[in-house]
Amino acid sequence: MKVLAADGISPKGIELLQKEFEVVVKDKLPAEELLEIIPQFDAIMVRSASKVTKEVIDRATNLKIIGRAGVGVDNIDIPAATARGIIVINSPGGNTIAATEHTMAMMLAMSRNIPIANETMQKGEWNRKKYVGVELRGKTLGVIGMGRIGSGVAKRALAFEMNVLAYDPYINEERAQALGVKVATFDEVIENADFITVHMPLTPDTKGMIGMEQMKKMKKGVRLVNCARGGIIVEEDLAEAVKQGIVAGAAIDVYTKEPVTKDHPLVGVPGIVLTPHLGASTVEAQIGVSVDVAKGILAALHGEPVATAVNMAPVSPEVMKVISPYLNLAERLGCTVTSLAAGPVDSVEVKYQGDITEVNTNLVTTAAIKGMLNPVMEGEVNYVNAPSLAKERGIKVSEKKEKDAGSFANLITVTAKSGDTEVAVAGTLFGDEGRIVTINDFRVDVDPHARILVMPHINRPGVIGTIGSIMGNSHINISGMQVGGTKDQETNLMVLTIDDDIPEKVLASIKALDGIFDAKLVNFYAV
Ligand SMILES: NC(=O)c1ccc[n+]([C@@H]2O[C@H](COP(=O)([O-])OP(=O)(O)OC[C@H]3O[C@@H](n4cnc5c(N)ncnc54)[C@H](O)[C@@H]3O)[C@@H](O)[C@H]2O)c1
Ligand SMILES: O=C(O)[C@H](O)COP(=O)(O)O
Repeated sequence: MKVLAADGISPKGIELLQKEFEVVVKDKLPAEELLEIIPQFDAIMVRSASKVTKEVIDRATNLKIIGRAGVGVDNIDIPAATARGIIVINSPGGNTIAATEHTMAMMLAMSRNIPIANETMQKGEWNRKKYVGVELRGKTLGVIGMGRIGSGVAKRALAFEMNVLAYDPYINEERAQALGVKVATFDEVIENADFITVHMPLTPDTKGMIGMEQMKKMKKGVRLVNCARGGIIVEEDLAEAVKQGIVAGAAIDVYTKEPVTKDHPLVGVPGIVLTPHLGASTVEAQIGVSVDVAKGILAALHGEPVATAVNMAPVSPEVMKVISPYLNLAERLGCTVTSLAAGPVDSVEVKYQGDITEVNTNLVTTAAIKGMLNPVMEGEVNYVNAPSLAKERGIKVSEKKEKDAGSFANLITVTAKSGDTEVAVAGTLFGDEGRIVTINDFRVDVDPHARILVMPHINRPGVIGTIGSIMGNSHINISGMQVGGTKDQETNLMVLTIDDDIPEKVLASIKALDGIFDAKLVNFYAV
């Protein structure tokens, strides 16, 4: 498999990927070149410079995962990726400290005129009077967007003895209290703060949230910081407000169009400090995001879920720890029901019993669906597209939970309905090892690997021997065997583990045997 690492990604993550894959590294990647080369790649890693547009995604016939070595995914067309089943991952926390510290640096640089003082001194000037600044202590900082970076900035501002007013429609009072900030409305923040810093993504709601109208409502001498996304503060309005003295100063790291050229409205305005999108540019952050995303790409290319996928329901690290051993088992249960079903599946129920019922099991259910669909679908089914593919095929998916797991510590039962027939396969974890423990009413103990041949048969002497002879004569090695019974003892279920495929002819001859009710092959190599 081949990975494209664009935009000057730190070598640390690239080294991890190179252990398994061919990695093509491009520090600068013009849009036309990206379009031309993208069909070769299974994965791409980008920062904010490369735009992974719908056009790029449409041409990316082999692409399975897009890794954003950073937070903002606004340079990636996520709906287009999702529609193609391409996983999009980011590194939500890898550059938080870098962006938080950059925001503090920008606030201090702006309030103490450091950039201009340095610039003039480098020219041999000594201007102590001209560059008198203002202090942070005792001032009110308005933080709009109290996520990872906003909270980090608030925490540091409190250490500078500032008062913090926070606006975030999704923050609750409890969290605000724990952080030591005062929750306020948007209007309260803009009307009362001496400094305002924004830390939210650029969305239709946040685009242009601060324009001339809002700046006119602010305190005289207010100073603004934007280290989040260009466009949250209207650039032309900000330039004008600073020129007119409505706003005393601004510190900006991000722009509506990057890279910025000399004719940008914010360039050359006295009182405005600019940096070229440096928020995440520390050695530590770049190693962090590169390694995070490389690990995610490795997992995704091995068919495993990635907790930081942005086009899948998020899973917390705590929940991931509990559910990850079940994912593989659930996939194999899904694969088994699909293979044993009498026809196309109309609905599937995933029932959880025991300890696992205490956490969110959505991803485990998705794993079961992935396992069900992969053996029967042409393209790759993964954690992103499995739920929508099931929906497209009209398969109703439901979950059920029961605390009691009988004699097991935990149990997952996947039941598939096909017309008026039903197949139910249950599995459990013994330590980290998955086992199939029932197939319909038959009690078995099957390690779900390689291929299994599942045969309900009459409970009488000779049947097992006959099957053994047919397999032997066909040079098919049996590496495991289980016979499960039911209470009525009239029918048994034979499960043979085999490494090789079974020719159709051999399968047909087994099915035709007297006393064999059915013979179905489950191929776990398909999951
Ligand atoms: N300058 C840089 O190099 C740099 C580096 C890292 C992150 N960023 C950007 O900083 C921003 C914040 O990153 P983060 O990691 O803190 O994200 P986050 O997801 O942890 O936090 C975003 C917060 O914004 C809030 N929010 C959403 N809509 C809002 C609205 N309309 N009004 C107020 N709050 C709203 C959310 O509730 C959330 O708490 C992102 O845009 C990210 O891309 C920039
Ligand atoms: O969203 C982010 O993570 C930042 O804007 C950093 O972008 P960068 O990776 O291009 O520095």
